[in-house]
Formats: sequence, C-alpha cells, structure tokens
Amino acid sequence: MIEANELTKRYGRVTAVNALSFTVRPGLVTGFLGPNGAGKTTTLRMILGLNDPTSGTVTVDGYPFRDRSRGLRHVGALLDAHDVHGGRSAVAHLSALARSNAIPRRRVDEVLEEVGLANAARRRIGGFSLGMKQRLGIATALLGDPPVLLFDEPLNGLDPEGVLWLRGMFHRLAAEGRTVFVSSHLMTEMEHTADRLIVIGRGELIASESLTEFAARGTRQSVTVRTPDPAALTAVVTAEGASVEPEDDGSCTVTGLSAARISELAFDHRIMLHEITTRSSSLEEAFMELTADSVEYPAGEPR
Ligand SMILES: Nc1ncnc2c1ncn2[C@@H]1O[C@H](COP(=O)(O)OP(=O)(O)OP(=O)(O)O)[C@@H](O)[C@H]1O
Repeated sequence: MIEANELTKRYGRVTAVNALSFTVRPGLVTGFLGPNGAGKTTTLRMILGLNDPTSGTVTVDGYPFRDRSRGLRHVGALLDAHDVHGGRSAVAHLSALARSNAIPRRRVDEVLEEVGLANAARRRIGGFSLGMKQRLGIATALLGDPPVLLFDEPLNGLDPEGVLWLRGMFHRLAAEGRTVFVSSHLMTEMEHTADRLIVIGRGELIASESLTEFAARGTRQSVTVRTPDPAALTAVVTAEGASVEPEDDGSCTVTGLSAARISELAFDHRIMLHEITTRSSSLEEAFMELTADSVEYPAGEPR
C-alpha cells in the first residue's frame, strides 16, 4: 500500500506536485496517468525517497521508504532504464544489487529468465537496445521479490509482444497480492493495463477511481445515425439546436440531442433510420477532456 498525504514538491518557482493525496492498494494494477510534465516522475521519486517533498508525506506499507534497509526487498522500481553502468554485464549488475540487498544469488538467474534476457546475461549492457534495457530494469524491480512495485513508463521501447508480456506480468503480480503502480502519459497504454487510475495534471489530483468510473466523467455524448436522407435529418435536428457532423462512412454524428429525441423527430418527419447508436466518451476522450487545462506543452493547430 502506498499512501500520499498532501504531497508537494517545488523547484524554485515551479510547483511540480501540489498537495497530492492518494492511496495505491495491493492486489490491483493502478495506472498513474498524466500529460507530459504532470509530476509523475517527481511523485515516484518522492515515494522512493530519492527526492524530499517540500511538504506532505508519503509512506510505503506504513513507513517512509527511506527508513528501510535492504530496499529492493520492500519496493522494486523501474525509473530510468538508461540509468545503468553500460560497461557491466546484466549478470554482474544484478549480482551486485543482490549482494548489497541480501538477496539470494539464485534470484539473478530467475529474473533474467523471467524477463527473457537469459541469453544476453553476459553481454555488456552498453550494447543493449532500449527494449532490452527496459527488460533489465524490470528484472531489477523483481529481484527482491518485493510486495510493492513501481514502474515509470515501462512500456516505452517495448515491441507489441513485449507490451502484451508486460501487461500479463503486471496482472500476475497484482493477483499475487502485490501493489503495482505504473505510470504513463498515454491512456491507450493504460486501458488494457490498469484496474484503477490515479490521474494528475499540473501536479494536482484529477481522479482516483476505476476505469469505468473515469470514462463516465467524460461529458461528451453523441449519437451515430445512419439514414438514406441525411439532408432531411440534418434540417430537423439542427432546427432543435443539435449539431451534425457527416462521417466518411456515410453516417452522421449528432451532438446535443438524445437518441430518443432524434428518433421521435425522424418518425414525425417520415425520415427512415437504418441505425441509431448512442456513443459515450471513450477513456481517451475522457482523459483529453479532463486534462485539457493541464497540458503543459499544448501543440498548435496543424498548418
Ligand atoms: N530537478 C528539477 N528541477 C526543476 N524542475 C523540475 C525538476 N524535475 C522536474 N521538474 C519540473 O516539474 C514538473 C513535473 O515533472 P515530472 O518529470 O515529474 O513530470 P512527468 O509527469 O513525469 O512528465 P513526463 O511524462 O514528461 O515524464 C515539470 O514542469 C518539470 O519541468
């Protein structure tokens, strides 16, 4: 369990994290989501005691993590996959960590096998691809068989097979009763990875809930309508204040009226409908909508 209470971090005039309170529970994969610069890495570093909060507290299983000796047996973390000594082999790197954390040597071979690096175990890390470095970082996180695991953007650099494998591993780790906290700036990555979401923007909490609850926050609802007479339909629904967007596949997207009202209007005006479907916001749309004000580097309109 990870508990943050009014966690705040300022760098000079920049407030990276602002009065952030949340709980990450065991037995679930919790996604930590926010646009670039939202404060995810800063928060993860404070959980690990690598950065001191300006104010507020964060504990792992009831204690500040820094107070733990043999840290890797309590919390496993992948922060920056490049932050390893390139001149060493994967075996040498993991063996040194195992020694300093009083972890049995056999775990080194076990985790290398688990992440698919057994055949590259004696190669220099400097020659590893980004995906291989990610796998090594994951092996490091797993080394101490810890009850709490943190991963900062772990899907970066992995091929589709690697993404599926890692998702499966997150679910297994959670099913074993561990706390699994995974950051990403992409909702699409979290959609099939996380059971719950903690969403932040500009260092502040936007949501802490299940994926379903999060999707329900999206306010945009539209109705897809297919008719042989789109001009007539457009005329009657726009007269009631709705807006209509023609789609490439010949259907229309109507916003501003319920499906029930659209079908009443069509019936009254003898307009044939072949399809009428209500669409709620997707997770991605809900995320874009809720974080729109928090995007630090919004892209301009395409020219
Ligand atoms: N050491 C630092 N000194 C000054 N400002 C910093 C420092 N570290 C982070 N920041 C600022 O704090 C804010 C949050 O950064 P952080 O890296 O935590 O965000 P993030 O959500 O992890 O972003 P990304 O998805 O881009 O990795 C940003 O505005 C960043 O510029």
